[in-house]
Amino acid sequence: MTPAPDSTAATSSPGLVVEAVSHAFGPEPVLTEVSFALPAGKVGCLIGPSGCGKSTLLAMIGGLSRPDQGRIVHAFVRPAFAFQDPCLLPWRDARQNIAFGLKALPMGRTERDARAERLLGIVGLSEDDGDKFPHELSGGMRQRVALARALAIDPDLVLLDEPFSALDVGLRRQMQALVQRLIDARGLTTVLVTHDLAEAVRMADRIVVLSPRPARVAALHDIAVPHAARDDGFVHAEVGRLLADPATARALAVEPEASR
Ligand SMILES: Nc1ncnc2c1ncn2[C@@H]1O[C@H](COP(=O)(O)OP(=O)(O)OP(=O)(O)O)[C@@H](O)[C@H]1O
Repeated sequence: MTPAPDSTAATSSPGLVVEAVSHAFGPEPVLTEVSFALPAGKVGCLIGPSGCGKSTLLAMIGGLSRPDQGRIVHAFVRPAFAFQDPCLLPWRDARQNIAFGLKALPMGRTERDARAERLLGIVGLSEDDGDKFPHELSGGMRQRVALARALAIDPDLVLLDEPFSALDVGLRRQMQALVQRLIDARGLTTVLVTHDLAEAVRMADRIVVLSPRPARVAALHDIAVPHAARDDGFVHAEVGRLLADPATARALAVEPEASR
């Protein structure tokens, strides 16, 4: 990751630029000249077939690894991750899990506890839930704790790797709406990895469609309609419109909508 010239001013940041990123694990190429940009404060979705390299690219955006070639430029300084597996510490209760990442910050115990308490409420958990250990929480509640833990560090970049895919449909919709509200309220630049085109249409400002491995950018789609106006009818119609694009349909291994 190459810091952009002004690495302190996330709010005036030009956003995220992925520039001709190529990567291989051993002899096997995973990413081939992947390029796209995402303006600050927007939600980008990476979508593509299983194993094409979405998580690899997300990890690079978060600074966890470096591409063999190309570069990733942004001025964000506090990236936060949330994954399909909430990865909670089983020996700590929900409140302590939320506060865990704050220990690395110069922040006293009282402030850490207050922030964790506030976040419990923000993600829709009760004070009693805060006392529970991960095995005492439902899958949806564990995902809420993971989300609160990600937000606790006051991130300027949120990286979500299929955080809803283990949840049933109703819960997934609830969590999508919650995440959308939280990132909208904070104007957080977000990159979401998903397999679900409807989820991408519901949440993204820009959809980056990746081809099968080694991933290239097969198509880019911008969705200008405000998130709050994306009802089921809109999502259904938009998914159809995107799948009518042969490059998108080919990458996602579905028949183009028009020829069905
Ligand atoms: N550290 C690693 N070492 C070797 N190969 C790896 C490593 N990480 C990922 N891979 C391989 O790179 C390819 C891309 O993996 P990645 O997890 O990025 O794909 P993905 O698109 O996120 O997949 P999925 O949608 O199934 O989660 C896969 O074939 C994977 O096995």
